Amino acid sequence: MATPSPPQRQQEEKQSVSLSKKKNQNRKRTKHDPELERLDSLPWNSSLPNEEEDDTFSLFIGSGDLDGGFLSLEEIDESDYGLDVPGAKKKISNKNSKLKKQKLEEVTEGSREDAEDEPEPAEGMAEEKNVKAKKKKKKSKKKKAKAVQQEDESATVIDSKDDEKEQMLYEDEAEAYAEFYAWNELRLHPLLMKSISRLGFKEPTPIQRTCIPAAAHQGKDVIGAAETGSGKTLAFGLPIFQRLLEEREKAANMLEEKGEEAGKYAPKGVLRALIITPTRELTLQVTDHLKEFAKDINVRVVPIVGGMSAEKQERLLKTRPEVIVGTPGRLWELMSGGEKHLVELHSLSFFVLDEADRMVEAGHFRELQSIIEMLPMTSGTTDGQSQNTQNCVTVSSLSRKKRQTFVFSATLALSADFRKKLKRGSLKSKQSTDGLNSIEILSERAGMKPNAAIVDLTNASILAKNLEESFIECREEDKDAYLYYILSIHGEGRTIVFCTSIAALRHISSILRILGVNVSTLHAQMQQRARLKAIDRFRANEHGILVATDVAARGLDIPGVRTVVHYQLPHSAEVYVHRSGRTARASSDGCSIALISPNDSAKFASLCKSFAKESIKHFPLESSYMPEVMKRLSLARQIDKISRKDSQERANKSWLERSAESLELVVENYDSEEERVKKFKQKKASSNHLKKLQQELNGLLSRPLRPKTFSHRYPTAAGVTHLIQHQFEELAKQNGDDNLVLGENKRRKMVVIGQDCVEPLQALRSAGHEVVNLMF
Ligand SMILES: Nc1ncnc2c1ncn2[C@@H]1O[C@H](COP(=O)(O)OP(=O)(O)OP(=O)(O)O)[C@@H](O)[C@H]1O
Repeated sequence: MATPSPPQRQQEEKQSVSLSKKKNQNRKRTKHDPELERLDSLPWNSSLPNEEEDDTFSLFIGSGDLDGGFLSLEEIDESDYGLDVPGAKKKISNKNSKLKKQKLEEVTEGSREDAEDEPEPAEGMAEEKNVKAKKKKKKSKKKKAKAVQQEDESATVIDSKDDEKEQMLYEDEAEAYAEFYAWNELRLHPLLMKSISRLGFKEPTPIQRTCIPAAAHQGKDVIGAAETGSGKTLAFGLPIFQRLLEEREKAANMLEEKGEEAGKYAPKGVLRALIITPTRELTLQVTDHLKEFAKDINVRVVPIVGGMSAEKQERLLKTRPEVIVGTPGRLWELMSGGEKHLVELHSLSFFVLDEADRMVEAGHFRELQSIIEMLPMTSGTTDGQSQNTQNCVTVSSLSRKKRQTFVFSATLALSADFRKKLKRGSLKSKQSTDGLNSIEILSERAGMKPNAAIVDLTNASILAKNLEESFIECREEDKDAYLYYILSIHGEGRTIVFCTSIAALRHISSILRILGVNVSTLHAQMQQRARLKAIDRFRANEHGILVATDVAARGLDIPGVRTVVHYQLPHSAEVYVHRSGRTARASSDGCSIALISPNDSAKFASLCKSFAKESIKHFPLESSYMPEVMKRLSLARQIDKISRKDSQERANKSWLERSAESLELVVENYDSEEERVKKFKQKKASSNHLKKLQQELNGLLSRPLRPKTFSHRYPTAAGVTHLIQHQFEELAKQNGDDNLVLGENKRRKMVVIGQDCVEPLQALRSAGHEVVNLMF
């Protein structure tokens, strides 16, 4: 082995000093280094290169930035997954030295070859020639050795720079990955960890922390309940991906080691996971969420929903996706029609019911039951089932035996003896379709095992903990006014307004549009395309307003929904939870406002009782705005009434009349001349009236909404409302800060007092103690 030249040694020493300095700095950052301690305690640790010999490795394991570790070293080999993680750098360095060594060997080899190629000299001349040749060889050897040395020296300089760069990279990466150490305990595949870090999910949510080990590592079935927006999709999604990845690895290993067929361990082109959700929107959302992970691991996730064109559906199914997310209606339609990919269920490893209670509630029990009956038994197969799976390509007994069932929802009530019932198998025979039992029945029929993990993280109130609830007491006919008040005074952030009936939805969306409030609507009678467009429009507008029925209550995950308004109360406490759960999702907060008329009070009281609520806040209102609100609303209602009457009349005209009118043909009219003149005059008067109302309303809408006592010059004592006072305080604080930073000469921004500045949650919080708590 070539001994390093003095400058090289100096360089190396310098390098080692600088690295060990850095190392020490890193050490100082953490008093306690559990990863290092753990490695120290391992029996193979002594065989590892020591810190002086291999700085790269020791820096990686010893870095305080990796406290708790990203993934423990004995569990993974990052290079297997093509991950650019710190440990991989060690190999790069080794590779460099290998290259150097190879080059050196080439040189020695080369001089040996040179010597061998030399022709045999003639006697006499031989000695002289030999001496010459030896000299020449010596010279060329020296030359080459010098070249190597130079190359080596420059390589050392480059190496040292590279090492420093690498060093910095390790630290950056270690820092970046260290942020995700909380996921370590879940022992997820590195490729999944890569997606998690890409999405910036710093730690698993409680439902993920509890369900993933049971589902992914113990192979258990899971019934999971946790508040809205708590990350349930990944609680069942990650175990699915984990298992598919593990199987793939096993297949690759078996193929390499024993030459065994890969399909036996990781079946290809067959359905592996079937996820059922109650609505089309939810299906598409779950699909998108899972795709974020699937794209890194080459797993196909496809949605199957009603309203999708047959061609598109066919195209999607032709790709033979491993994971299908769908609604029960369309899935059953295709399955009962014998769709090939959907009836080849022999390798199905996961059956998931998301928002399970809603599916049963929405009358999907029969379709679900039929789908479940098509699933092969988890152990053994009945005659009926073998018929359904007669087209099997690869029947993996491994997958069949191990099918896991996951049932998830935010509101899931199970009977106390559910597990016992599962053990006895007493649910199988029941035909009950009532909400509560049907979930238990479906779970068991789907093959839920008695040792299933039941994870219920809902607290007594079930509502998201970052949700602030409030209500406004008003007359039924004043609900529109208060809704308009909320949307115009507190128009910040996205708002969803929930109605129970489509008629109410149509009414308020029409009034709000006349009042110049831009709203999107969403209800079950809309075409699928229009529904998706409405969601997209809402998603695209930071301050968007969506007026929706309970079709949007479950699962819709739209970031930045700050407020949920219950214009009408829902029929059940569960739906109230799901509606309110459209805000305050993941770690963000939000507020809900229920509009309660005298007719609603009994229902509202029992709702609060069922969530064990002792008090609920009044939403703070500034009554000084109400006269202006009422004025605008009265005009809007009149305009709405006339417009509705007109459209009703138009709709009532027969098809013949309308067609004739459009062709300018005269249709026989049996009205007398007098009647016709009268009708014409009425129509004209109504149209003039409509124009006048519209003009008056436009005049009002052209100015900002103002409190009655608002003075253009300065607010009088009576006009200083909570809201305005709060805004003055904020303004004063802001000016103070600005003056500090920019001095007195800064130009001030014009602020409209009392307008659109405070979102409902802020108004609710700043009202603080002034709000009366109402006890039921
Ligand atoms: N570990 C995590 N850290 C941060 N955000 C997360 C995490 N897991 C999921 N999320 C995000 O939280 C949001 C809510 O997740 P998800 O839709 O799965 O909630 P959910 O419990 O199913 O809600 P719902 O009951 O309303 O359907 C999503 O935007 C998701 O991307």
